[in-house]
Amino acid sequence: MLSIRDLTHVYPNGTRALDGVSLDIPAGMFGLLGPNGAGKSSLMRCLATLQVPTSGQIRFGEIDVLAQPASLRATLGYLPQDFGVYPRVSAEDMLDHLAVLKGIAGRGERRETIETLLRQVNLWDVRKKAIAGFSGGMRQRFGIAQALIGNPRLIIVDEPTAGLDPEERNRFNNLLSEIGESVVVILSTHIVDDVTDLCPRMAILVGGRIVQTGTPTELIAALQGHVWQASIEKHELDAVKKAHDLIATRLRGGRTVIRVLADGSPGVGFTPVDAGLEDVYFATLTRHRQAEASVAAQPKKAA
Ligand SMILES: Nc1ncnc2c1ncn2[C@@H]1O[C@H](COP(=O)(O)OP(=O)(O)OP(=O)(O)O)[C@@H](O)[C@H]1O
Repeated sequence: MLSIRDLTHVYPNGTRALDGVSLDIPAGMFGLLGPNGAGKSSLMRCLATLQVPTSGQIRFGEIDVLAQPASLRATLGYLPQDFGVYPRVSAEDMLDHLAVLKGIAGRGERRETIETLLRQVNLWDVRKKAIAGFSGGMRQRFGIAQALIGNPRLIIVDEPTAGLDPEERNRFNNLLSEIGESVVVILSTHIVDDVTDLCPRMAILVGGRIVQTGTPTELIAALQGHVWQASIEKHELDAVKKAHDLIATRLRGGRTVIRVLADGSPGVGFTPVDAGLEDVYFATLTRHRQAEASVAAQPKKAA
């Protein structure tokens, strides 16, 4: 179990990227959803001990992560949002180098580990090729192979499928789903479908705060009966926005299809629809923005 308590991170320029984040993350896949700038990477970097938070606590089982970062690193697999540099060395040599850094000293053990990993991520046939020449999907599969070296018990993957085509995304997600159930895997993403497909538990992070947490099934069930859909003309959109809690707009065949939140029928032309995780996500973002706007609109008390 990974336990995060009241984690706050303020960058030197004053940006409060994390603002009192508390979460309990059990073994299995955990989805952390949030829009750009929500603080996902900041949280992942704090958990991976690459950044010391301004305040708060992180525990992973017996390990006090902030006091014992080296103990956490020994059991951590991390796939960052962007590797940055892709070396001209082969996948096999690079994994060998990383396995040495992870403390696998025996040559035989390393060779065995690397072969298993390269076969697992389907890169065995291209093991002699330079990573610099790999496609985006191959790079991400290499990324997960390096994260799995040394059988980590905590695996953090930061927006791994952004920019992958649907086939590669599927392949990558299948790989993630094969990671053992006794391991904590945190998948940070802004792609709702990745969480729907993979994660029995999830949280939504917005503006550095956890605004929703639970199982996708529970969160969807709570919205059932409250999501309504209608097809409108584009010019009607402004009026609809003023009159209803709009959570999504999509163009379909030249018409604008909208989804709104309402306890009962919002009016003529609306039909009730099954809620999905995307509705949960957009409804959460909409409510958060409305709450922020109403706080901002309140008159400031005189000092
Ligand atoms: N090194 C830094 N110095 C100052 N501000 C930063 C730094 N890194 C991130 N931020 C800011 O902190 C906030 C959270 O950024 P972060 O990258 O953690 O979000 P994110 O959810 O991962 O977003 P994205 O999906 O765009 O990567 C943003 O406002 C960002 O501009």
